[in-house]
Order: sequence, then C-alpha cells, then structure tokens
Amino acid sequence: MSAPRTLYDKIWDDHLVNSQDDGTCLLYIDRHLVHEVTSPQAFEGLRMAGRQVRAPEKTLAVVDHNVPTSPDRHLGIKNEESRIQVEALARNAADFGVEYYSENDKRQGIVHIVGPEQGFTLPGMTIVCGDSHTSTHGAFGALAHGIGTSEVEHVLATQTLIQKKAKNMLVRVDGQLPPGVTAKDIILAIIGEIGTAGGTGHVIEFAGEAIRSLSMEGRMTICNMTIEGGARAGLIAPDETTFAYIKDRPRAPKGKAWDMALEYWKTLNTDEGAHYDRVVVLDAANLPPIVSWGSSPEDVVSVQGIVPNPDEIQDETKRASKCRALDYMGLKPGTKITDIAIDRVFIGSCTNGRIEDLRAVAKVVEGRKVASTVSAMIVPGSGLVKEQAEAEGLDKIFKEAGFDWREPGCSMCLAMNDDRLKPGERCASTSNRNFEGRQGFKGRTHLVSPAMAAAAAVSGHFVDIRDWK
Ligand SMILES: CC(C)[C@H](C(=O)O)[C@@H](O)C(=O)O
Ligand code: SF4
Repeated sequence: MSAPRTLYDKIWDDHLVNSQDDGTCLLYIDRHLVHEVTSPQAFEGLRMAGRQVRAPEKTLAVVDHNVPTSPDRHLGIKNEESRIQVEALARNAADFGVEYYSENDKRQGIVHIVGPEQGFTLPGMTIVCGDSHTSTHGAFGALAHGIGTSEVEHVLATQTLIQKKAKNMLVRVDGQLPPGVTAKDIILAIIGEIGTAGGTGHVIEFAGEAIRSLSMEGRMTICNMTIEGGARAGLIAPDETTFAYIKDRPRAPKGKAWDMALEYWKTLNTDEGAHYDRVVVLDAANLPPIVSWGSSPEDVVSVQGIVPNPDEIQDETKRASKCRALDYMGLKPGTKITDIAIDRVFIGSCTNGRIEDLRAVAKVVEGRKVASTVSAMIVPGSGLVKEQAEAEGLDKIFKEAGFDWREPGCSMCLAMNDDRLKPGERCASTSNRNFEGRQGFKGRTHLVSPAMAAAAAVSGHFVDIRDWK
C-alpha cells in the first residue's frame, strides 16, 4: 500500500515531469488561460526567439481587464493605452494560432469566469494564467496557479512550469450556513482568521459540510480569494455538483471520453489518513455577514460589529498599518458598521460576477430603488452571464431599481478601465481586494457579498441582510 495522499499530492504526482534534489520540479500544464495584461512580453519573447506556442489547443486567450463596460464599446476602445493592450492580444492570438474571445464575442468575460463556463477548466488538471486569481479554478479540483509574465512565456513555449511543491493545509468548514450568509462571508471570515499571510507556502484544500453544500459558483468564490489568504492555490475535491456543472459545456469531454474522465475524476479526493501540515476548522452556523473595514482583505468584521480600535494591537508595526488603514478609509474606531454610509456600489468581478450572484442581487432589490445618495453598477462576469441574466429578466429588475447594467469585464474591480471611484468615494464592492487605490485613486472599498452590496445600495448604508424583509 502506498502512503495516503491529499488531493494536492495526487494532482501533483500525476503531472510531475522531473524533480531535482533541491526540490525544483517541472510540472506538465494542461490548460493555459491568457489575458491582455500579462501576456504581451511573453509573446514578444517567443517572437524574438523564433518559437511557437507548444500547445495552442490547450491555450485560450480573452480580454477582460482593459475593456470598457459601456454599451457603446463595440464602436471601439477610446482609451489609447487600453486599446493598444487589447489589440496586442488579438494580434498575438492570431499570429500564434490561439483561440481568442474579443470584447465583441459573447463568450468574452473575466478569464476566471470564462474558463469554467466553457468547460476549459476540468478536475484533476493543472491550470495556469498570468493572474493571481487563477486560484478560482481550484473549485473544480484542478491545481490552478497564478504565474508571472516570464512563466507565461515558459508555459507558452514548453507547456510546463517550474515549481517547488507547497505544503498541505486543510480548512474545514463544518455545519450549515445560516440564511443570508454566503460563500463570500466564509472566505472573508477565513482570511480574517488566518490573515493575508496565513496560507503562505501552502495549498489550501477546503472541505467540510458547508463547502460540500455550496454550488460551483460559491466554491469558485471561496477558491478565488484563497490567494488573498497568501496560499499558492485553493482546492475543493470534485463531486456530483462539479460533474453536473461541467456536463455538456462546450469544451467538456463527450460520450466515451466523458465516461472515462468521470472515472478518473472520482479518484480525486484526499485519502483517509493523509497528512496535512496545518488544519484550520470553522463552524459555518456561527458565521455572520461580513464587511471589510480596512485596506487589506484580513480587515474584516461582522456587519453587527464596530470599526475596531488599533490601539488595542500589541505589535507596533501592525498597529501603525491598521491606523493608516483607518485614516485612508476615513473611519473612526467604535463606529457601527451599519452606520457607515456609502456612495457607490460595484457588483461584479471574478469573485462574485456569476449568474447566481446576480440572482441574489435581484432577489434583494426587486421592486425597490437604489438610494438617491448612491450610484450603483452591475457588471456581469461574462457575455454568457449577461445573456442568461437578460433571459431571466434580471436586467429589467436592476434597471428599474436604478442600477447601471453594463457589458462584461473586470471593470471597477481594479480600475484599469474607465470604471473607477473618485477620491474619497466609499464603495460596497463584491470584488476581492480593498488595497489603497484599488478601485481608483483614494477610493475606499468595503468587501461584501452580493446580497449585502445590494441591500447597501437600497439603504445607502450597510445593513444586516438577515433582517431584510
Ligand atoms: C492584472 C493582473 C495581473 C492582476 C492579478 O494578477 O491578479 C489583477 O487581475 C488583479 O486582480 O489584481
Ligand atoms: S475581476 Fe478583478 S480580481 Fe478578477 S481578474 Fe479581473 S481584476 Fe483581477
């Protein structure tokens, strides 16, 4: 009998091409997603060396960060820098024979929403993208790493990646989530607990009853933000929920190939007695809706809580950084979270820009109006999410409530396009990062779930979604 292995160990072993005495390994890569921000130099490197893309059929390119989300974008991208980046990806994809979704293709969207949607992301695979939130794909039981531009070039040229094996960490979430509490609240609570460096050097596997009960969309939200907890990747073992999501997707295996794949996928779970280097346990039943108050995703508190007082922090450096965060956020210790008024609402991103997120928003805002003091936008994560939402009439609910209904892209998640906060503006956002300037120079971001963002849009301040009638 071989030693019991974790899910991470198994995927790793199945992809190991070479391993050196110092731990340096070469991994085979099954899927490579490419976006416009981190790929131009990589393609340029290939061109200069006279090399080809080794496996174009395992590579998929899509524009997301720089695309405008205004309805007139088919008329062309006005911002010159953005236009140049987008055009470069279109040209590189054509030159190297890589499939490409332009901003006018309805399959276009945020790279981490497009991969799963197309069935390009499958269990047991190694998946890379020049983007930190590649961890999202771990929701399918795939080992998904964000990589840098020089690694993008390496994968394009060789379909392999140089890696050292990470440690195994288990985050088990027991019990059932109370009504109104979501996957977003689970992951924000976990990061609050372990800190943004808590997962450093580890791949985190999420397990437990609460994780098993989540839809694929919720699981993607969890794995998406694993990277904010410092981990190298997030993983959730595939199960019937996973297989049902994948079946009949355009790129999913069909017929006999499906049966064979399914047989393999069912082996993708951690063996009884396998060793984890670290284990964290959380109880879902005790989780409240969570709101971030600072400029790091670990700065979180219950919606029923108050802005914390940094004076109570022992460590001097940490105290100084939290004081700075409060100053940046324009908040005073002791302020009730529900007393914080907001100016903007952003619903979207690869964390929470999928159809279930939009349904959750529609449920909260149907028949109501966005507060007169708030400007709110909803940005579907892909053209297919947009199409589905419109087929269900969600766009009408949003527009009647006073939301701006946009075209798909990263949008105000990171303000690399026209969507951004003005200095001092305070935003309830369903995205994953609240760093200084993330949503615009001097913009103030509070990370929340879609339902919490929707309720804040209507109320003009944070409210406890559990009290929503
Ligand atoms: C632009 C890109 C490289 C970046 C990332 O790596 O995550 C972005 O997607 C982000 O969310 O900050
Ligand atoms: S939506 Fe935000 S987090 Fe996701 S890839 Fe785009 S910029 Fe990065």
